[in-house]
Amino acid sequence: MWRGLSALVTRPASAPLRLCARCSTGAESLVPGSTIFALSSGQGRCAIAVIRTSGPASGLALRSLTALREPPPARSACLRLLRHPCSGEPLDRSLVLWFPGEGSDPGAHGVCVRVSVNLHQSARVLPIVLTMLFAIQGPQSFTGEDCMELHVHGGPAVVSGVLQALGSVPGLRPAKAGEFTRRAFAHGKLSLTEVEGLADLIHAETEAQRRQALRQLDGELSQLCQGWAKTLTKALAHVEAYIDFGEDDNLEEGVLEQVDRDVRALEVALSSHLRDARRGQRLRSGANVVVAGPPNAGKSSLVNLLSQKPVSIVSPEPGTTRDILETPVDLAGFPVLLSDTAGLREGAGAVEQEGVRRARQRLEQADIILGMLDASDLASSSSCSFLDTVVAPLVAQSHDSGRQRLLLLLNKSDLLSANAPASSTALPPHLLLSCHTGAGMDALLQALKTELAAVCGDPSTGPPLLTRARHQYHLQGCLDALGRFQLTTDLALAAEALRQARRQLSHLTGGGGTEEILDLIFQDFCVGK
Ligand SMILES: Nc1nc2c(ncn2[C@@H]2O[C@H](COP(=O)(O)OP(=O)(O)OP(=O)(O)O)[C@@H](O)[C@H]2O)c(=O)[nH]1
Ligand SMILES: [Mg+2]
Repeated sequence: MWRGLSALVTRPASAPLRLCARCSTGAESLVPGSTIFALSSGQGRCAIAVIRTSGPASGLALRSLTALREPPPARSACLRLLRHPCSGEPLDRSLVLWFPGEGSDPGAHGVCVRVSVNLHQSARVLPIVLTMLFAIQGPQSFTGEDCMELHVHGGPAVVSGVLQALGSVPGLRPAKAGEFTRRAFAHGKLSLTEVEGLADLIHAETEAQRRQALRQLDGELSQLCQGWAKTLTKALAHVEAYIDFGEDDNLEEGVLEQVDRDVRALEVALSSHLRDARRGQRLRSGANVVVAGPPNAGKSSLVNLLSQKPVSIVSPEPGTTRDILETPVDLAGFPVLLSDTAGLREGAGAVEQEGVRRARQRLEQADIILGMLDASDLASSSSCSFLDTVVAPLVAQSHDSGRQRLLLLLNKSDLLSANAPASSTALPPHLLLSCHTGAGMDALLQALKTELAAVCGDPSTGPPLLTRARHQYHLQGCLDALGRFQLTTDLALAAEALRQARRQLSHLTGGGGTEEILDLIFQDFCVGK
């Protein structure tokens, strides 16, 4: 092994560059002979389209299309005329970028290293030499393999011509969905939670989702889990040492007490993250916001206004909305599933009663309820009934739990006469609103933003959120195993509990069942990512 490494670092500075698939190094060992290419930017006509390759034949592809004898300097763009490798037909003027992968010839990006290491020195010197080499190579490519990017003009004929040209280069094939990221994971460039963060970033539709995904991609959750896994490994090592060497055998005093303290601290940290778990999931899949109230209060008008599209029919006839109508919206930067519901009243026909039943059921699942009344009709029986049966219990609940789930809105403020009191002190705290004039909408959006930040968590601050049910499941599994550790007095069982706890965490840091999880995540990716 040392001999092989020595040969790698002693290549003469003048040795020719190895460009073709057959003589390229390193990455073939992972996926033999496989170099992938794909359009990485979106489909359709655009100014610039990005096409990229990953794999050992990337250099050959670059040489074939650009007629460059050597790849350009690593990670800097150069302008080249692309030609079809078979017909020589010009395809486009393109920016070409070259990202050498791990194990790629350092000379390929303009740096030559000549180091002689003999077998006696090798063990001591090689780690230093390799560190130097990686420092010289700088950041690697996204996948860890040789990669090329072509920034071409985004016309459909240019894009299909370049893709076809790449397909004609030996050793290249079109990428499958998510294959670039899968390779990055396989080369250890991304952890599992970072891959999830990347998938979330691609799918992020609101500002809050983007912030959260970026933090996960930056590895915050991964680092947190790795820190916890380290604590568990240390605790396990100490318990096993105690089992092997016993009390009398020179073991530091208080080893088990320290393990106990560490495990308790870990339990506290895990419990606090689990308490927040639903918030991260809401941030990823959207908070449930339900608009409810008596018939004709203006619920559908508000849903249409907030979603800025005609989701629901609006009419002066009470009982217009009969079923739940859902629409995903971006409210103050947070993802929301907004539901319009049937007006709550007794004694209507069978169809409307079914709508009322569904509305009540939806209220149970709501993260935030926008309770709406007609400000000019507060004395009506349906308004009073809504106040008694929905608003009052929710207000009482919020006093008990300290969490506000209801925003009470008095709509149609434009119908109130100028000298009528602006609000009623007999009512719980509320906002005055007019869907017709837009008065009060800014205050409503501000209040919603505050409530949504409480319900989804603020992705700009605080610890990283658990955005998937999978995260919650394994952290709970880890916590349960730590509970078993605390309960047992048998050291062998205690060690086993720590091992189980560590196994649960390994599902988040990588390891155990990773392939199945990756399959699920990569379903979310598109080709070229
Ligand atoms: N003056 C005034 N009228 C409004 C306002 N908001 C809604 N309306 C009117 O009130 C009527 C009922 O509005 P909708 O939005 O259909 O009310 P809803 O609560 O969805 O009614 P149901 O579906 O029947 O329960 C319509 O004629 C709207 O134009 C407002 O702010 N001011
Ligand atoms: Mg309606």
